[in-house]
Amino acid sequence: MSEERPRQRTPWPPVPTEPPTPHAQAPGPGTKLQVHYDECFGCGELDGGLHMRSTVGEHAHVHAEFTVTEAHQGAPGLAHGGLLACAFDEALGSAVGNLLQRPAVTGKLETDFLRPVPVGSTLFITAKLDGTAGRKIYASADGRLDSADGPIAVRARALFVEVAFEHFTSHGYADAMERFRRTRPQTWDINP
Ligand SMILES: CCCCCCCC(=O)SCCNC(=O)CCNC(=O)[C@H](O)C(C)(C)COP(=O)(O)OP(=O)(O)OC[C@H]1O[C@@H](n2cnc3c(N)ncnc32)[C@H](O)[C@@H]1OP(=O)(O)O
Repeated sequence: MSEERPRQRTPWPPVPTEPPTPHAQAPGPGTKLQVHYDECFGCGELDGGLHMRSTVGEHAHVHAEFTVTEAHQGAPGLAHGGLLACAFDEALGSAVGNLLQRPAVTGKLETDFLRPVPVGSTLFITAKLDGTAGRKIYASADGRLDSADGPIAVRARALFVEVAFEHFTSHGYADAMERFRRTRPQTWDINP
């Protein structure tokens, strides 16, 4: 179960990219990030949700924690892999949305599960932005077991695609999105 095992062999990002420059109004290091939507399975307060909390770190990293409960099992006593992927989607999306202040959705998410993650353990996830190419935003994350310097249990990398506000209002709850937009006006000034 070595974290040195080279599971991710393909180049990353897979295309030439620009450095990801944080938005001028991006929250700075030490900022505890707010729940972006109360009903979000990742960061909201839903029963059985992941209840994740994130903080901006140095060097445009976002640190998030996910504590695995009985509600998150796949095998007895072990976290479900799909929910671990969800935790990474949340942490990576939080990095993209908060640091770049660009509205984007997950287009692709890949995960490497390196160690079992037992019920009762906490994954310390560090997400970072790797590059942008037009509307495409590449990000990756490591999840360490039970402490910020614990062994890496899960790795993930993802492509987010910038979308227009209408993506959310056409396909989701338009009224809830209007309320969300008012909390982040700088995010919606940028049109893809
Ligand atoms: C309240 C606000 C909260 C916001 C955070 C929400 C986070 C989430 O939970 S997102 C939920 C899960 N994700 C989704 O539902 C997204 C569903 N998918 C879609 O809507 C579309 O497929 C979408 C928007 C990703 C891309 O569609 P579209 O806008 O037509 O762009 P499209 O031209 O297909 O793709 C754009 C670029 O990304 C690339 N791309 C898109 N998907 C992929 C993929 N899976 N793999 C590789 N490349 C991809 C395309 O090849 C294209 O590249 P290029 O510009 O070089 O040609």
